[in-house]
Amino acid sequence: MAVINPAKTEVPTVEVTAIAARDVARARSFAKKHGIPRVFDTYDQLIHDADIDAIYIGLPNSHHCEWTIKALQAGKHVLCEKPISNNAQEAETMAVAAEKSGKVLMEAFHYRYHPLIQRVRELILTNAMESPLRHVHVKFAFAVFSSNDIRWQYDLGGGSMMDTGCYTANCVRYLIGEELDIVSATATPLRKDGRVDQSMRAELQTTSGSSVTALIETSMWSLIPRISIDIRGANGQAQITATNWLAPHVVYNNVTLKTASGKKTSESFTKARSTYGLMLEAFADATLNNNRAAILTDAHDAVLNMRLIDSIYTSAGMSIRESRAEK
Ligand SMILES: NC(=O)C1=CN([C@@H]2O[C@H](COP(=O)(O)OP(=O)(O)OC[C@H]3O[C@@H](n4cnc5c(N)ncnc54)[C@H](OP(=O)(O)O)[C@@H]3O)[C@@H](O)[C@H]2O)C=CC1
Ligand SMILES: O=C1OC[C@@H](O)[C@H](O)[C@H]1O
Repeated sequence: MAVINPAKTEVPTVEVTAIAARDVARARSFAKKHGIPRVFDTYDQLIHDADIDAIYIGLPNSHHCEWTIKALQAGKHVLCEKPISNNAQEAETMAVAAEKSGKVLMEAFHYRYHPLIQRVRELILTNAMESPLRHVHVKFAFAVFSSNDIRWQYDLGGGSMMDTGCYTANCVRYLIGEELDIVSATATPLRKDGRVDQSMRAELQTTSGSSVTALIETSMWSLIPRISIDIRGANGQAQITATNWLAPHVVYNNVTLKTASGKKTSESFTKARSTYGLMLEAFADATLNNNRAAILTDAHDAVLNMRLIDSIYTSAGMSIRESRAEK
């Protein structure tokens, strides 16, 4: 739905013309419900169809690498769901495939395309706190109740650092504008499968050794949803906060600023469009008009994000998600 809804209502240059699923009957009924004209029996048929320009990969994380590469090799642009792959090595292979194909590969970190996060970044870059940036704390926690959900399956690339945590990693990297090293990482593994993290907490520092630090907290077993950004300046009272940076078009979209001199302001983003519509518009601009600058979440950024995720798992004493070919 990350593509179907905005294509219908917000991005007229994009048309969802076909889908494929392992169970073709289910695909037919889905297509009927959403007004999608064509249904293919296999993913392979879909990516080789001559009338299709771009493929959206909404498969489990473990399948992103294989199908992204196949789609790129079939000459299609790809919008791939987050996290882009099971691990950094896969992401690197995907980035090389994108480069070779000359096609667009974009990771679906929709939040980055919204004016709320752009504003938070602008406040940092323009020193709106009137105090140097010192610490960025990003949270994304909610609850996944079904034990059958792909998010709980190691073999499908599950785990909280993968699902919700990939956003927090992406967000701190974006806001700080530098790559990060791990200071410490602590996971709560599932009792049923110790390879899968129910939650993760990671303290980070910049690779450049600057005085900026970060904390990310993520969970798939938090009965109270938490989505927040809390940024501190070197001066004790300098602060920027944002609630619901992930999907500000849905609910709660305030950004508050407290300067070092104590001045408080607040902005809300109630009139802004959906993160998904804005992301799809950028994808369309990059593919149809060859405006590659529209892409804020390219394959290179995806590799860096997966490297951070892998390092967090390793530092927490957990194994990284294996590539499917290794299984
Ligand atoms: N941007 C966003 O807001 C969101 C992004 N996501 C991302 O999208 C991806 C899919 O998540 P989600 O839609 O929740 O997952 P679902 O389990 O709902 O759907 C995954 C689909 O993948 C297909 N599939 C292929 N092989 C397998 C397999 N071995 N096991 C299970 N499913 C398989 C199935 O389609 P079929 O059987 O029809 O072929 C299934 O419908 C993930 O990467 C996730 O992180 C998820 C939700 C929101
Ligand atoms: O936006 C999201 O919120 C909930 C997650 O489980 C999902 O995968 C993600 O993309």
